[in-house]
Amino acid sequence: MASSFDLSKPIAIGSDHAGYDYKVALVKWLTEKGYQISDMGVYENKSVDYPDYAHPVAEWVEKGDAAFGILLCGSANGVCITANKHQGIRAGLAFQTEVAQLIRQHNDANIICIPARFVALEYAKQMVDIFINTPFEGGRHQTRVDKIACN
Ligand SMILES: O=C(CO)[C@H](O)[C@H](O)[C@H](O)COP(=O)(O)O
Repeated sequence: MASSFDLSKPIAIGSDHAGYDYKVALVKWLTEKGYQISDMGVYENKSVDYPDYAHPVAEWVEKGDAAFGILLCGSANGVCITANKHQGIRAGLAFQTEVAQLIRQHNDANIICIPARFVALEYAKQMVDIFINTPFEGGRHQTRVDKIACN
């Protein structure tokens, strides 16, 4: 199935130290599959603050400079909470393949947040693959998505 994302644009990806190893592996894997990637750091495995990496990814997606975003931290909550502060962002926390599918089908998520300390790398890859290839269902879900914004 063709992705509903505009893959002529890069995928924006970022992580803190807890997601660093998975980010490196996902960048390599996605690049080998032919996707363009904008890696927004962190660029080495040192202790950092997740908002410093989640905000740039969210800004790129929000501005339309990236097709969608991938964020990783230990539990995925820090990056997810941060990204969802941006008006144009619907970041979903994916911890099962079915949830990776649902955040696209029901929530039209434009960032997938992955808990690197709680899922295996191969499982993370499966979730990203599903996220890329699952369309938003619209209909009653569009009505609900339209009600998310609070100002
Ligand atoms: O922000 C988080 C939790 O919401 C992430 O899981 C971080 O990666 C985690 O807090 C980092 O913890 P550390 O003890 O500083 O490695």
